[in-house]
Amino acid sequence: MTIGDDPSLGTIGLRVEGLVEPQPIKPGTVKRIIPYAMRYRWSLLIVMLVTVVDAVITVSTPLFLKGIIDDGIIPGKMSVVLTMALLVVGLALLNVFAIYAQTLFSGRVGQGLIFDLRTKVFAHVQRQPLAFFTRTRTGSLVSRLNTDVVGAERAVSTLLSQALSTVLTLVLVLGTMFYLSWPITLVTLVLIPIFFLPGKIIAARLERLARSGMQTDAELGSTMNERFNVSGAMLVKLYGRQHEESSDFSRKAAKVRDIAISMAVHGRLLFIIVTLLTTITTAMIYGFGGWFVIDGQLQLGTLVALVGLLLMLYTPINQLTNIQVDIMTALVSFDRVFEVLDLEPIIAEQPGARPLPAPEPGNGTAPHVEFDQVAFRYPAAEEVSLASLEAVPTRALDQGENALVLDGVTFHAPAGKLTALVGPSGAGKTTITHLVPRLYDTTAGTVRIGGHDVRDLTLDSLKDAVGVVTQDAHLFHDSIRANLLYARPDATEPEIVEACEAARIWPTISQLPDGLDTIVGDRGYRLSGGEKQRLALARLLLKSPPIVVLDEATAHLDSESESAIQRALKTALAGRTSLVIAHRLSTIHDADQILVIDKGRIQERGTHDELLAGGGLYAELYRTQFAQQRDLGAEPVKSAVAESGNRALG
Ligand SMILES: Nc1ncnc2c1ncn2[C@@H]1O[C@H](COP(=O)(O)OP(=O)(O)OP(=O)(O)O)[C@@H](O)[C@H]1O
Repeated sequence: MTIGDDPSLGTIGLRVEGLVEPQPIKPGTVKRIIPYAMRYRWSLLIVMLVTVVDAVITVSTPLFLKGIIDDGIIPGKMSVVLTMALLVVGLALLNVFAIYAQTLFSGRVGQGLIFDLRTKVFAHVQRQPLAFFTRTRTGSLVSRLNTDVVGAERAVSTLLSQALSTVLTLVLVLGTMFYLSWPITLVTLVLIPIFFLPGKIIAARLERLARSGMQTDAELGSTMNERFNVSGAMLVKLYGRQHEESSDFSRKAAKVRDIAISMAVHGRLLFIIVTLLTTITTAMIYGFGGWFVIDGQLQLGTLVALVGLLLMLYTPINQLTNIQVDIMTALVSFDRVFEVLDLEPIIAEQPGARPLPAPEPGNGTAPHVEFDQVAFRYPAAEEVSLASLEAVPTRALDQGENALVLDGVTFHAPAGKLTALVGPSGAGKTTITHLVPRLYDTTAGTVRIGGHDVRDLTLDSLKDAVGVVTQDAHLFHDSIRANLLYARPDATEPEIVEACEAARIWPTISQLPDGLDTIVGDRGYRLSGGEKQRLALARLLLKSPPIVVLDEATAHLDSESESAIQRALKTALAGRTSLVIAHRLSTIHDADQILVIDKGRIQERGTHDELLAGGGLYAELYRTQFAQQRDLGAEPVKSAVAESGNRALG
């Protein structure tokens, strides 16, 4: 992992020499930034203008003080003193407006840019195929939308005005000082390194501490994240590791505490040293300049102005040393954002794609699904992902990637009928179902819906036509209602209730104190496995797709859930072309066609009775896998089996 990949560390790693490799900026990055910045050209122009105004006002104030002393106080001219004092106040007020405008407009540019980049990256990432998400580490992706987008914004807004103000202030201050007294200015120039050298040393140490602090903070954060989500918490409990977890946490927390103390001390030290040095240099200038004043070579007001100007040198000098690193860091952030935007999704709508036509009258409402000599291998990393977004290069998995996961798969899933997929683990059943809604594209061969190659259909019509319920049906941490409406935002209350009734989940929901407004909890953990699947079925029924792809839950269910799910399934699948990865006896009995998959190929096909009579792989699987359900869960499956007719079991 590179430090820049960590969400909480961002690109700070760049500043720490020796720890993180400097990342080269791609040629053309600056050119690509221009169109983004140009959208805010007027705001940027105002920011630059007020930056100039601010710098000029800041530098001119000591000159007015000089005027007050030399032309007012010393010659005893009250009017000059008053006029100049009022002018200083006026300029200070003007400066308030300048700073206000600068903050407002640079905020608009900065936040506007963050908005533009963030929404663009989010939309782009959503277009990526499933393969992208199976490879990408979520934290790295989130970091692109958070840290890098914010870092990139700095290149345009803050740094632009900061660079301008730093250079301008330095030129103006040094120019004015030379104009007022070149010998004292020369002495000042000699003193400048004293100003920033100790600061640099402590700042470097502070930066190292900050980096290590962020890393420890990130570790602490991810520990909390992992332990506080339901699966993590369950693992801790089941293995009785609370004590070890707590001591590990307190060890990390202690490190965070020690670093924070050290940082506070160093920060204060820096402040003390700078104040001390400023006082010493000021005293030296006063001593040196005082001698000039007594000698009559310098006016008193000029000396006061020189000291005032000298104090203005510290900040820009300090900024100047950091500005190059800051700009490079910001450019790298832009690069990392562009890197994501440049990744073209491999599954996209073809030019000229057509919506799936409505089925011919008399042909039922559901189209048939066909696989024609389909071969498939999972895409390699470089086709779908960015190395920088993956956790560690997954070579081990990649080795097998060139191997075909499916080969020569040809079948016809008749319209409105149930096709069951059975086979050993890793046979390729899930992969087959993924090809129907185009979560992946075939490597060779064609998948057709209603006779149309899925690649020629619009993605929207394909998503409307195919409904998928996965084994671990995902629910968002929101209300049951919101999760259901995800399928069809305009569904009415009676429609929601109807779908829930059909999915046999309504009795459960109606008994909850908050009913449909019950929050399902993180990933739906507050619901049982069976309830979650039935809720997912209700969501599917609301969408009402003509084709259903279903991966049955394998979890052992009690008799009530089992029969509820069976009845729900019957409703969900009625009249629909269904492709079901069957883990239940009742489903395989009901299937109009069973495909037995092994090693990426269809080994056998037929009805339950035909396959059982054939005495092949299915008969073997049935004896070991499905018949086990009958023996182990005689009670649980009894009702469902009875419903589907106990023909083959008898
Ligand atoms: N995203 C992926 N990238 C690379 N290989 C994968 C990916 N998903 C699955 N595979 C591989 O493809 C093969 C088929 O997997 P698939 O999930 O289709 O099997 P399955 O028959 O559904 O198994 P199970 O019944 O255990 O769910 C397996 O060897 C698996 O390791």
